[in-house]
Amino acid sequence: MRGLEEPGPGPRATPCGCVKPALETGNLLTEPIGYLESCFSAKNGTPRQPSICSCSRACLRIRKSIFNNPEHSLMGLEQFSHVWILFVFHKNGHLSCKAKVQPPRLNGAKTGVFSTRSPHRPNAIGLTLAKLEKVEGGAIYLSGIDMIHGTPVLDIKPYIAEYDSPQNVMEPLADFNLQNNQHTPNTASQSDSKTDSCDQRQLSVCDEPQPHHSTKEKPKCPEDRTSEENYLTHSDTARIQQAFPMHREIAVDFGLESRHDQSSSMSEEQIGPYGPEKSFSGKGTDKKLERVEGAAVLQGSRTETQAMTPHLPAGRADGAPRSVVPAWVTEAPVATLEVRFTPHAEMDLGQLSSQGESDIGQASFKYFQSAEEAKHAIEAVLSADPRSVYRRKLCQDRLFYFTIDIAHVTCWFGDGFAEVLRIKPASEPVYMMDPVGSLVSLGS
Ligand SMILES: C[S@@+](CC[C@H](N)C(=O)[O-])C[C@H]1O[C@@H](n2cnc3c(N)ncnc32)[C@H](O)[C@@H]1O
Repeated sequence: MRGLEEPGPGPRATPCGCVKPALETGNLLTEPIGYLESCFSAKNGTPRQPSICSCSRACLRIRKSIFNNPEHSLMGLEQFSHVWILFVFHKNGHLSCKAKVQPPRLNGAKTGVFSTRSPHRPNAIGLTLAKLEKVEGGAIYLSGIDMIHGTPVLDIKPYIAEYDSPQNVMEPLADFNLQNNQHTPNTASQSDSKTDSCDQRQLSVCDEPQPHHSTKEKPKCPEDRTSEENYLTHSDTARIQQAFPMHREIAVDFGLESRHDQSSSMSEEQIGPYGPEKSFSGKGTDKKLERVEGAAVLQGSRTETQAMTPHLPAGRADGAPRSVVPAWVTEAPVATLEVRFTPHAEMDLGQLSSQGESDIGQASFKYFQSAEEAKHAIEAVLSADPRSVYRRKLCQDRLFYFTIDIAHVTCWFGDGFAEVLRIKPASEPVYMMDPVGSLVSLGS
């Protein structure tokens, strides 16, 4: 009999002659399902998380080499509002072997790679939650993305809040004590409410729906609702039983989530040291993130992250969090910036969009619907301070360039602000083109 430590069936040769390791070894030979066409042409200026720039856009066409009829693979997907995109950080240059990284958002502080969303990780796999704008034939159109043009995409999965967000699981059922029909309050202290145990428990509730329990005494739902609304009744539990195949319905029934309210759970899920400027306290991306005294310990390149009081989500009567994000993420020392445009840059932007309208050979925006939208995207990118730590600390006076759609943006950073100086047509606009044509240069 084969021992567990043996790697299983040996490598097999594919028809093309290359060696294909068996799945059992975990050495998966990936084949991109498509290559992303994105409004961001290079890493510079690409948002560090999808929620930073909600109007950033991309298109993904499923390759015919994956499925003869790519549109078949997308059947049903149009019914979802958001999708997970798994992709390769193909422009990393090499695989990273650093156990600790210095995310820009921590301004030089180090932390373990697996506690971050750093692109520099052992397997160079990225995970982005994007808004699904539309499905058209064998292509999907996305917004709210943080991936560059040409990114090899490995997989698409629907975002299902009831599976994917601890904020949306039916915790009241799990907390209900079978023996005496008493609701057991979640008395988790901060130390025993670590993400693992907390989230694991909650997710298993969702994955494996539990039989409902009769409720002589009405348990309280730990949501931010009136006490009356929080009660589970017999009819509620009956509804839950019926609704379990459709977890969304459960959440909606209990006011946990609605289709148009996914941004909040999304942002909390996506937060990492590279994450958005949102926190459980409700600070949005557009608002200034205040510098927090406690986070100052993170300043300095030698510094490492320290255990700080986790930022607990508000809205639960018993104060117990459904997911925990450390304060060094939510209260990172890098502030959001005010974004200004010089009159010259405003004029450039106007010209860039009007050139397209008058059709004098200059391409107009490919991804943005208007100059206003392009401006909004530029503002979103810059307000999150896209500079590297090195540039932020040592090259403060240097100009910063990035390309978004057909706009090549030049700006500089001052104390607490970014100023756009010039917007010119990009020399190589990011076209949304046939993927076969666009792939040649990617070396696929
Ligand atoms: C911090 S990562 C986060 C990506 C994803 N949301 C995640 O959590 O895995 C986003 C950054 O990766 C970089 N990036 C995006 N696409 C890339 C690619 N194809 N290759 C290398 N780096 C990429 C950009 O600089 C972008 O700001």
